[in-house]
Amino acid sequence: MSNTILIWGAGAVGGTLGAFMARAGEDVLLVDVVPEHVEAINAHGLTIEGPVESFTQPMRAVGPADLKGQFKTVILAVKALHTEAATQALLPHLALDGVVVSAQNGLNELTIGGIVGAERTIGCFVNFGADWLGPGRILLGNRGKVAIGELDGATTARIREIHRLFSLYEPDAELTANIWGYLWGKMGYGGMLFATALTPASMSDNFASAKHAAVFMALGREVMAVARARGVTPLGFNGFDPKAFMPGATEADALVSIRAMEEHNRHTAKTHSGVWRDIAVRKRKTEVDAQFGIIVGLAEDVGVKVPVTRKLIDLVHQVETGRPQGWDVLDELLTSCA
Ligand SMILES: NC(=O)C1=CN([C@@H]2O[C@H](COP(=O)(O)OP(=O)(O)OC[C@H]3O[C@@H](n4cnc5c(N)ncnc54)[C@H](OP(=O)(O)O)[C@@H]3O)[C@@H](O)[C@H]2O)C=CC1
Ligand SMILES: CC(C)(CO)C(=O)C(=O)O
Repeated sequence: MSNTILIWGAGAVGGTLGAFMARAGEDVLLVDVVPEHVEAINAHGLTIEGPVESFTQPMRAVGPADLKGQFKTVILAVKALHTEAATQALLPHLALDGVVVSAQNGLNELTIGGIVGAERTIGCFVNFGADWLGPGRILLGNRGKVAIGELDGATTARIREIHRLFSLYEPDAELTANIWGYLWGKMGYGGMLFATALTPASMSDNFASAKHAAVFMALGREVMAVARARGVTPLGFNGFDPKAFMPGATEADALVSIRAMEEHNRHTAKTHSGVWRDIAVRKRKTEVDAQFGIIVGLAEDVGVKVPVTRKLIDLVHQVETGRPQGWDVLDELLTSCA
């Protein structure tokens, strides 16, 4: 059994985590489906650049078909729409006592757990900003909250070890007993990020638009209402304050959090979300259905109405399929806010 850490999906998030862990002396193997990226890493190492740190880390990378052996620690960092396929592909390589850690946005732990078993799934929340720039090159735009936790909140030996690994990247990484709280918090913030991807503007310029504050407020309130109805206590991070979007909170409370999210996103070299980048730069389908769209079914289960969320998903589909990103698209979302 290999103690090598497998990073499955070596893009912005997986590449960053892997490079820092390898630089700290861990044995890391990257797995990715982009042959040019794999070749560049093996030939020249993986370069992390930008305002946080710049270095080139010699590393090994393989395509999934060339991987051999079984591994105890797999960090999964593919986009949510690839979670199911990637988890099926990694399954034969996962040791019986191994774990898959989801370094992703969304509730991927549910999908992963359905394939490898919940007992082999570890929850993870990442909110740093990074972009895949090209083969062998990643921009690390800013630090952000990182948390790790067992799905049932237990403090186990294995979660302490995973926490140690993530601390090699982010010294302030938290070992939490409420990982679902962070994941649902990110669902709330994530919905707002999807809304910012409807326009060409940066995340912070979207959050700064007084005209559109009602959109961010409505999305935050809908997602937090679903989380609450499902018995989750959502947690805050980097400006996102779940309490500001809970029943009883005032508009002023929500505006304080929106300003704080604007401020957080003013201090990054990654000015736009990954979703925006998928649409505007990579010209590809986003994670909207797999990462965020699942809210609709989860809301129906508990009888919560999410009209603005539904409209957002529809508009993201429109910009994915040819409608130009523009403030008019966000204006249209605004009209769906009561
Ligand atoms: N980037 C960021 O700043 C942040 C991202 N996240 C989340 O992290 C997750 C990963 O995002 P990010 O790193 O940006 O994505 P990237 O697209 O940069 O990296 C994912 C990599 O995985 C590859 N891949 C796709 N399918 C497979 C597969 N089956 N097996 C192996 N590799 C595969 C992709 O190839 P291809 O490009 O061909 O699909 C790509 O190279 C997402 O859920 C995202 O929302 C969370 C916080 C911050
Ligand atoms: C904006 C960011 C990096 C969180 O800070 C993110 O999660 C995304 O791009 O999807």
